[in-house]
Amino acid sequence: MNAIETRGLTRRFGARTAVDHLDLSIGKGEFFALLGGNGAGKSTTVRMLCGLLPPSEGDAFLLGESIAQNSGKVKAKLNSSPQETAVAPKLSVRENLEMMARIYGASREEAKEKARNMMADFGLTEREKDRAGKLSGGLQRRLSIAMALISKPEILFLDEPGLGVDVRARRELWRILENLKGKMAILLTTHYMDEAEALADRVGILHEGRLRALGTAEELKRETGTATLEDAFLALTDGEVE
Ligand SMILES: Nc1ncnc2c1ncn2[C@@H]1O[C@H](COP(=O)(O)OP(=O)(O)OP(=O)(O)O)[C@@H](O)[C@H]1O
Repeated sequence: MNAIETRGLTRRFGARTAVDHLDLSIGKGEFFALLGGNGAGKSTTVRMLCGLLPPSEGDAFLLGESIAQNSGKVKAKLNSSPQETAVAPKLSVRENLEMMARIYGASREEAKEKARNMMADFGLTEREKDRAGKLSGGLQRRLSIAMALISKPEILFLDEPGLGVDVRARRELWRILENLKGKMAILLTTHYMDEAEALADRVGILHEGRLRALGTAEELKRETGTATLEDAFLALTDGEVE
């Protein structure tokens, strides 16, 4: 069984089709990057998969469960680090993590333990008492990912993790994400080609709501006769490279 399987997944907003009959399979333990320019339909896809937005047509199966039929059943098995910051700014780093653990059913003691472990894994221990809102963008993102992982999801959605994060913090984030490889299915959306190339097992290129290409970064470069994923992306979404 795949972790994620979409079948003709479609979402319209009035006359605009944001996601257009998307067919995609993502394996358990696969790190998949969905690439696309502004308005390509990446966030709409993730929002449907997370159960935040109903599809207009088609369906998707998460660990075999249909999102159209019953998005509730599988929700405990997925988590996300969304584009908009997901941390509670006035709570401390530790409180944010404990809160998330409690939401997912941990006892007070278990929540403390889980928060402690996460802070150690994510290099946040020194900042445990700081309000989350005071952290740098990179550290807030790291906290948001730690919060998503505290429920031990089988599917993790990462919407633009590199956005607004400086180069050094982004590399640090990559190191953390690399450590997650193989442990769960990860669907990453990004504008950054280097991020996709460094982390993803496979890449899907979305353009105007449609899947234009699918494969490893190497395959896409070979297919387009280009040297970089960025050039491959331009060729696949524009037709031509300058
Ligand atoms: N709630 C909404 N109401 C109307 N149109 C929407 C809504 N959400 C998204 N859209 C439209 O759907 C299309 C796809 O948007 P989406 O946010 O999924 O793209 P994206 O690939 O995530 O873009 P970005 O990289 O800029 O975040 C866009 O044309 C957008 O304007």
